Amino acid sequence: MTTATIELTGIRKAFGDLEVLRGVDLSVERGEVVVLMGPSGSGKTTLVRCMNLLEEPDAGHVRICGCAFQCGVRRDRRGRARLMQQVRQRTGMVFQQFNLFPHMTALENVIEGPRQVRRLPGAEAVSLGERLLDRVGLADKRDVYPSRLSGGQKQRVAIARALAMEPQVVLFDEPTSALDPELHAEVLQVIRELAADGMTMVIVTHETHFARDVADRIVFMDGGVVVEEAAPETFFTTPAKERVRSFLRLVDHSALPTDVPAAQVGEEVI
Ligand SMILES: Nc1ncnc2c1ncn2[C@@H]1O[C@H](COP(=O)(O)OP(=O)(O)OP(=O)(O)O)[C@@H](O)[C@H]1O
Repeated sequence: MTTATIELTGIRKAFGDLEVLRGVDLSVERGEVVVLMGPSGSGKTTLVRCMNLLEEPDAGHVRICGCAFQCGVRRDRRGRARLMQQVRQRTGMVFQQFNLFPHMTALENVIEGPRQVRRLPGAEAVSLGERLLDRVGLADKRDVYPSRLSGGQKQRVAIARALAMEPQVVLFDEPTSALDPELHAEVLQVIRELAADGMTMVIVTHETHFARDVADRIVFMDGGVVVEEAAPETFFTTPAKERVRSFLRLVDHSALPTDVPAAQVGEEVI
């Protein structure tokens, strides 16, 4: 019996003629932090969206937080809607572009889900929202509208909103890529704290230093498949594949030790 919180088997997804995911197998254990890296267009966002069925794979099997989904199979609309709702309730998602409701304050944004979906009574929802805003360091912004928040503050509200559904897993799609560099640290710190608390997370990011600190495992994708997976110490110091080395040279020169050799004769280069 597996203990994995997320288990993907043979995931395939195409948009028209473009095959974006070409048979991905990946499992994430409870409490594990997996960082997804890879070149632009390699399918990272699509894979994360397939995990919580925001995108339905064409083929394969998704198991997440106790819900199982055989893709590419016809099913009745009611059963499908029920399954989707269960998956959404058990997984939080944080996007690049915050996706906050502009007409709601920070607190209202955080408690919208618990009130609408979990039917939490008003006072309980408010107290949960206040606790979560405090957790992300924004207790003093509870009545502020998104237009008056910095990008980093908006993203921290978005994280509090994801946590408000008390998810078993949180998926992050490049949570800092829409932020000015000086605002990255405050968002990454909140994610570091969640990792320390044992939250199961999948994080798409190009932030190599952060990945090194926070990841239990780094999964590297290229061309719609997983090319390499390793603990950060191995991934950054002795990446096995030339494709990974090229990527690291590109995104962060300092991430790769200068003594890492180029591809050896006879080495598998895919
Ligand atoms: N809804 C869609 N319709 C058509 N093509 C799409 C759609 N979503 C993604 N794609 C295409 O699929 C490919 C993979 O996109 P995806 O966003 O998953 O890559 P990524 O690895 O996350 O890239 P990046 O690092 O640039 O965000 C890209 O070529 C993209 O244009």
